[in-house]
Parts: sequence; C-alpha cells; structure tokens
Amino acid sequence: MYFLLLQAMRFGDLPGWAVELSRSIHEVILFGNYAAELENCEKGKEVCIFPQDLLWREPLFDQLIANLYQPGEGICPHVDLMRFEDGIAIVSLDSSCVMHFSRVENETRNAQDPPHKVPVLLTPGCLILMWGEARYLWKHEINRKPGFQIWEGREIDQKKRISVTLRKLGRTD
Ligand SMILES: O=C(O)CCC(=O)C(=O)O
Ligand SMILES: [Fe+2]
Repeated sequence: MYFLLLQAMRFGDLPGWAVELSRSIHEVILFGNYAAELENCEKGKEVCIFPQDLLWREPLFDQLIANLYQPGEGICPHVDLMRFEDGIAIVSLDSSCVMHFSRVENETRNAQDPPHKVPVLLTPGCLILMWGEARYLWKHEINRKPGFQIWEGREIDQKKRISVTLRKLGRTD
C-alpha cells in the first residue's frame, strides 16, 4: 500500500518556474554531453536520449505534477496514462531513491516468474527521460518501504523526496 501525501497537478499554461525548467531540460538534452548521441537519433535509436521530433514540439510540455513523498512513501508500478504523449521528463529532488523499471506483462512470460526489475539510482537533481519503449512498454515504480531502497548493498537513508513530472497532453480531436 502506498500513499502520496501531496500531489499538485497543473494543466494548461505552466507556471513560470516550470517553463524555465522545461527550457533547462531542452538545453540539457541539446547541449549536454549527449550531443554526439543526439546526432544518432535519426540513424540508430538505441543511443538516442530524446528523439528530435519530441524535443522540438511546441510546447515541449504543458502539464506538470509535483509529488511529495515522506520516507517510506512511494508509487506503485505503472505506465503513465495514454492521454499523455510520448516523451516524459521527471526531475528528482531532495532525497536519493531507487526507481525500478519492469516490462509490461506479455504472454511469453510465465505468470509464476517474478517480474524482472531494472533498478535505477536517482540522486537529487537527476533527470529521467522516458520515451518510446521506456514510456510504453516498461512500468516504473518507487518502493520506499524498508528493504526495497537498496543500492550497492546498502539501504538508502531516506528523507522527504520531491519529484516534478512534465508531460504533454495528447490531442483529443
Ligand atoms: O516521483 C517520481 O519520480 C515518479 C512520478 C511518476 O511516476 C508519476 O507521477 O507518474
Ligand atoms: Fe509515472
């Protein structure tokens, strides 16, 4: 059982700080050390951190959700709602945590097999970009119950954690 103590959602025009944040994300993707990888976006998608067509859409994001988690609180495995377009960014703040990714169920997996989970360490300031397979074919979750937040054999010292998720609403027409 998970609880989200505080969740603030915003649609339409983003507040100024979130517009700034979107711009920073755009710049980091464009001018970060990933420039060489971006050039490959058209050719081989496996080394692309964010596809050009998503990067240059206008606006890049128009919806945000800010989540505040107290120690022990997390979010269940899920794929973000289909009403949001591809290309989702999450900024992770305050406290480190491990986010787990697991593939959406498919018929080939034996129901008795435990789901294979890929752990990703998020330190304060981390940016997660989810698009394509990562956005549609993998669930993400944060289990901050004791025993689940382990990195390199050690339990992470949990404090309050804040995340800001930026997405773009799909067209309804
Ligand atoms: O808090 C996080 O890092 C994840 C938030 C999330 O997955 C969501 O709001 O859909
Ligand atoms: Fe999510």
